[in-house]
Amino acid sequence: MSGEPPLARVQVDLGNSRIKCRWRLLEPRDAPTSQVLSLPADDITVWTTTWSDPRMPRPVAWQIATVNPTAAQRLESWLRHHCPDAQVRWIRSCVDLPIPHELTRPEATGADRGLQVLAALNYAQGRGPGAVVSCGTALVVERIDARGVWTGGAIGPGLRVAAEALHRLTGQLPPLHDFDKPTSHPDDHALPSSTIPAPWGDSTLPALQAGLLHGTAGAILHLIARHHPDPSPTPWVILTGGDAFRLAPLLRDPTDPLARGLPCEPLVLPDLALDGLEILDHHPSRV
Ligand SMILES: Nc1ncnc2c1ncn2[C@@H]1O[C@H](COP(=O)(O)OP(=O)(O)O)[C@@H](O)[C@H]1O
Ligand SMILES: CC(C)(COP(=O)(O)O)[C@@H](O)C(=O)NCCC(=O)O
Repeated sequence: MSGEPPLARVQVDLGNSRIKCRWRLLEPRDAPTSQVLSLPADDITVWTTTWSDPRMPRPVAWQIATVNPTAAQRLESWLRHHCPDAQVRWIRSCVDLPIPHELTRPEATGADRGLQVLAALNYAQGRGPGAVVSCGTALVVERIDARGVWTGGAIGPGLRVAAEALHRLTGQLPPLHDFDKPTSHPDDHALPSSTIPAPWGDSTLPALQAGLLHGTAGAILHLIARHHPDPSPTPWVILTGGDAFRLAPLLRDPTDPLARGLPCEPLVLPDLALDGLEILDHHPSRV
């Protein structure tokens, strides 16, 4: 056996909080994709250390979606030094993504949004209506109409952003660290229905938790209901992003007879933008 690392095609989703990556080895051809590596987006040293590990594969091609120009610049410079021979394809907006849409400015729309819609439509076999809920740094609810066309979305604050803004921009609200832990696996952070916090608190911290979690879940439900006022056919709903597993149980709470949740079971696919990159990598236009 040679000591050379195996060759791989690598996909990277460079968000505002985290940089997520996954690869597929060239050999064997039917090798499954790797686990997702999720690293801080604002600290290139963690990335550098991770990729200097001799157990990592040797990338021959990179597909990189970015909505974070500062981190992208650091990654670009790292790639120039460490992988000068690899092919690199940057996806910086929704221009040229193979998705039916009615966006007026695809060139200014986040690449991660388009890739998530691409992957969701792939799961839904091109059928609408549907909703993609990206629970990342921002909360983004995308609208797919009955024809399977992406007509746009709604952008609001994600859980950690909202918690941090409340702490930083007020005199007395404390920091809330509930949303700082990695959330890429259901076992780590899924809230069983029995532990969903009450929608009000009798002191500051539980009141903040109530407002952030239930308020965000309420925003998601409201937006999906407004995007799809016609109850038939029922829209499919896919949740993705770092807080997807946290928010999913609040959208259908069987213990609360008053909660008017989603009309369907939401599907949680935490790494939908990477799934979109994988689809794109098999598309005829690939590098
Ligand atoms: N280790 C972590 N660092 C930052 N955010 C985290 C972490 N773990 C969970 N989160 C939550 O996930 C959200 C970021 O989700 P993610 O999908 O990774 O974001 P992005 O694609 O915007 O980088 C944060 O807003 C936060 O609420
Ligand atoms: C909306 C976003 C901030 C979401 O980013 P994320 O939370 O995934 O890091 C990002 O897609 C973005 O900066 N978009 C550009 C503007 C737009 O999509 O309309």
